[in-house]
Amino acid sequence: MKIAIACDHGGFALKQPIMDLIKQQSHAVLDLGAHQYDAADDYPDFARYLGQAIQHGQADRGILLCGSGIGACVAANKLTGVRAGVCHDVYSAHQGVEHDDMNVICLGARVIGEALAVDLVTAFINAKFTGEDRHARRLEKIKAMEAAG
Ligand SMILES: O=C(CO)[C@H](O)[C@H](O)[C@H](O)COP(=O)(O)O
Repeated sequence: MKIAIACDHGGFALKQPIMDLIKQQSHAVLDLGAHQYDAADDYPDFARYLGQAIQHGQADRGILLCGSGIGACVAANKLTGVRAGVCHDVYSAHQGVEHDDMNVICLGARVIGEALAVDLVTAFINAKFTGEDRHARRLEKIKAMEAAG
């Protein structure tokens, strides 16, 4: 699987450990920055880079890191085809994929530590959308909402 990752300064501390984890699990990583800590950078920029990578097929899934996970998630969900969720518990990290076909997980590096982040990303990466009829029906309704603007 191709996995894109991006962060602002609030999420910077978690980026390298998560990239190391993804590589250990034999997935390809697309690093969309930030490439250095800069307290003046803005999470919507990184959410856009990552969302566009999903939209253009450069990545199958994405991991967004900011201070709380919230800002990056709000921004990423503005992009058609991006289904992002903040997950700070393991159940949501896999159920979000299994039921909602979540393709971007958002984590808050000011909220959780590295050990939990590793568990969350592992659950996210290994989960698969079940495709069950009721979930597919609900996703179609979301797509209709996107199309309506
Ligand atoms: O946590 C965030 C929003 O949900 C952002 O990603 C930023 O990390 C946060 O707002 C940055 O705050 P700062 O005071 O500018 O460092």
